[in-house]
Amino acid sequence: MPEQAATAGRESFGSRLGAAMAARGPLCVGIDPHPALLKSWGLDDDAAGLRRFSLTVLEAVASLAAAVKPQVALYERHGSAGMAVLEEVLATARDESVLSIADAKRGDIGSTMAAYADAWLRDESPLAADSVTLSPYLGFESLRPALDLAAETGRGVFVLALTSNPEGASVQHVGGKDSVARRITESAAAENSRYPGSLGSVGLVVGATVGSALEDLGLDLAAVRGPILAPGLGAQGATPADLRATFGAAYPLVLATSSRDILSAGPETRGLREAALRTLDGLRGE
Ligand SMILES: O=C(O)c1cc(=O)[nH]c(=O)n1[C@@H]1O[C@H](COP(=O)(O)O)[C@@H](O)[C@H]1O
Repeated sequence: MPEQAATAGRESFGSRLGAAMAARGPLCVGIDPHPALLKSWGLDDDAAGLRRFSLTVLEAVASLAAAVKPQVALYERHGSAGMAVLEEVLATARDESVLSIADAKRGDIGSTMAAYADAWLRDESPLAADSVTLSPYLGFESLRPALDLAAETGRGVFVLALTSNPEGASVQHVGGKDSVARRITESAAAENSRYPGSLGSVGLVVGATVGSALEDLGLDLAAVRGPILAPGLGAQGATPADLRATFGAAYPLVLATSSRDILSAGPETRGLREAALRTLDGLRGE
């Protein structure tokens, strides 16, 4: 019996993602059409190249990944033509029954946040995704419009907690045992109490590259009861073994995400599939 979202009687994002991870394993494939990747695939750095690249990735991995994560900036840099491609990518992911995470890293004062929430999390929006990444550095509570709309529409959010880049620590570690990151993880845990059951719809982003930070800061990610999106595999240097060592008891909540490492195996769908399956094997410890 699927768990229901808090307010609309729909199956929640956490429940849908938990089922996808159980069926397919803990891999999210990032769709990051960088100019250098387009070039190496023999594509032009324009909207047509972007479209071909993105739809090829979907064709290759939609049946084996638990989720795909298009990186919004790489569509935005092509203006309205790029955003039209992103709309098509999100709709195709829906048609292919793979969950989508729009990597938009949005965060703003409440009234503006409501508009961002409408863009990414409302049913009728052309950019509606299953979930969106959010930046909480205007205060976790500023994300309220997105948290509430996600609950209403059976969608989810991933809130940045400990990012994979080295500069993140200069903000996120501040406060030591009462760190900024700890405030974020505790707020996410409180928010997930509206999703009784195994996996909440308020996820966190914690880099696969953060090393001993969880221990150093005394963070208990298992208590958050939400999915943990972990970027940093491959191109940023982390391995599946690093993920297991870093997350420990919280590893079953981890959805590892990899972009360039898998995408550089294109443009043939076969190469992309093999790269994704290799990554999945590593994540499963095989
Ligand atoms: O939210 C993210 O996905 C994210 C957070 C973070 O802390 N670090 C991080 O790398 N990301 C994203 O994850 C992707 C990583 O790409 P690769 O390094 O190519 O695997 C990029 O789209 C980043 O924007």
